[in-house]
Amino acid sequence: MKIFSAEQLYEADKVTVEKQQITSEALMERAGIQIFNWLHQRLNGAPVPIRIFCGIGNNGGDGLVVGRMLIEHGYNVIVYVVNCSDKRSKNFLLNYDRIKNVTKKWPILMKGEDDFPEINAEDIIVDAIFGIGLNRCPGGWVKKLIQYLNESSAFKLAIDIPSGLYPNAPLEDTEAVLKANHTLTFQTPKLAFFLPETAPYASNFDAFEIGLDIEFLQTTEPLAQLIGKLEAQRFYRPREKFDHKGTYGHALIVAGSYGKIGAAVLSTTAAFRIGAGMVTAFVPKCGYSILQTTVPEAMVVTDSENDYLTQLSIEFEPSAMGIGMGIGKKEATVKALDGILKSKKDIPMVLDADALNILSEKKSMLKLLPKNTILTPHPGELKRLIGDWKNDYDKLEKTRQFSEKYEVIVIIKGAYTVTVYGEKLYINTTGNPGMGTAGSGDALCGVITGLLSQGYDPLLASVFGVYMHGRAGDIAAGQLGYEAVMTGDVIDNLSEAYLDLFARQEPSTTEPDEKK
Ligand SMILES: NC(=O)C1=CN([C@@H]2O[C@H](COP(=O)(O)OP(=O)(O)OC[C@H]3O[C@@H](n4cnc5c(N)ncnc54)[C@H](OP(=O)(O)O)[C@@H]3O)[C@@H](O)[C@H]2O)[C@@H](O)CC1
Ligand SMILES: [K+]
Repeated sequence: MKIFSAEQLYEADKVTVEKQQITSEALMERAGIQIFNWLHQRLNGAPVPIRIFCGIGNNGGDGLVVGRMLIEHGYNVIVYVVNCSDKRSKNFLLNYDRIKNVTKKWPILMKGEDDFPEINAEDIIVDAIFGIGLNRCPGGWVKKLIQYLNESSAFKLAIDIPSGLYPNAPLEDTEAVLKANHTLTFQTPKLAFFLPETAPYASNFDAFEIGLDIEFLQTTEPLAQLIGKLEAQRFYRPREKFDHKGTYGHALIVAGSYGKIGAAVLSTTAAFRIGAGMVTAFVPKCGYSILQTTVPEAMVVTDSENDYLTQLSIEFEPSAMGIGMGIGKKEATVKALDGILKSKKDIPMVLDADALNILSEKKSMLKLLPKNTILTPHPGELKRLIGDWKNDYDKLEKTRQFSEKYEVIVIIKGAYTVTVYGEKLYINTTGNPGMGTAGSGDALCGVITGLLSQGYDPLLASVFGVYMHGRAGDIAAGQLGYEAVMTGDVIDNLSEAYLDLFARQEPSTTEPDEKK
């Protein structure tokens, strides 16, 4: 799914109205009915007070449409107009008049703190104050209203975007954003829903299609691509009957040091489970028996040193390499990495963990990175690589510049892992808090290396690998609960993640799929 900017959504709106020869108010009606249906399906006529706070733009207009539909169906609705300015949008006014046709209870005009209503915990708050048209930080009594609503334990449903959040710009004041329990957003989720500083305000959401012009949506380059099952299915490369282990390549995992051989075990196993034909682990001598015992399928080549890596010496040409898990930063290991980067220029590779820390400390080595090398930093490692950032958008911009400068793919690990490839951003939708466990990154590196070795191109291996790793984690968490998940469980469930890719979804009898 594509994620568009506010500007692109306004353009889509304009193009749709022209091409479909409909009015913008009809588009608002389409949007409103989806929100109404969502609420109606859940409330089923319950007489609970629904308090709709409408701004004076089209987000407020959406609120008025929903209010009208709810009133027509007998719900207990109280509509407020948050008079943040004396302006009114055309479609706000139109729907303001329409709501008066269905009720004698006129919308209540709010002009200041004295107008804040009492709200009970069992009420429902619908937030239609600001949508994607927010153009400055909410202040004064409107900010106080947002804080007042946040203090209430009533369920808060945001229309399109929680008020106070910009769809694709940094947050200015954390006190001036509605913390929604659920957000119903139009056409595409907004970029802010996926970035660490702003995602908590929209942690649950559904996106509703409102029939915007398909050609525009298909041909417009988005801000980012959201990667879910549909996208992952397209990335998958089916196997042919007469393929053999050679077809799926020979992956090399360069990992481990004394006390950290487990990292090599996890990466090697993950590379196998995702489908590498053969995997060799290159480890310090101390890792030999461990690897041979725990992963008998793997071949093991050892360094001349017992405890850490000093020089790669192998007698075959790997089809892909995963380097860095648990290798430490000893001077000899730094030299070993330097040697690999200088001698293995044509082999697709993933660098993780200590390999990234070494690069951060010896930035001159960055220019040795072969084109399209994949780096998989968590935020701490990223900071060491690219320097600090002011906010999430600055972080993305700096990562983009880094990716372009060194011609590499950067996978920023997090609740929503983001793959950055020059101007392109891919946001993953799988994964869960249970995966915040030791070895998770080792497994991811093994997965991506295993995909590279099977011939997936580096960008596909990155985006598909992140999806599969997260999906396996979701399946593991479904079996074990978040707390009990260990990385071995994630790796074991890579097989289920493959099966799940093409499993038919059981029709839901209750609720549509809840996203994170
Ligand atoms: N194409 C689509 O996707 C569709 C979109 N639709 C809906 O339209 C919504 C966008 O509507 P919108 O453009 O009218 O903007 P919206 O968010 O209502 O607010 C703008 C008003 O707020 C004001 N204002 C801004 N910041 C302020 C502040 N800090 N403090 C005080 N005031 C502030 C600003 O005032 P001004 O700057 O002009 O003084 C302006 O008057 C979108 O989110 C979705 O819900 C659907 O109906 C169907 C199709
Ligand atoms: K809103």
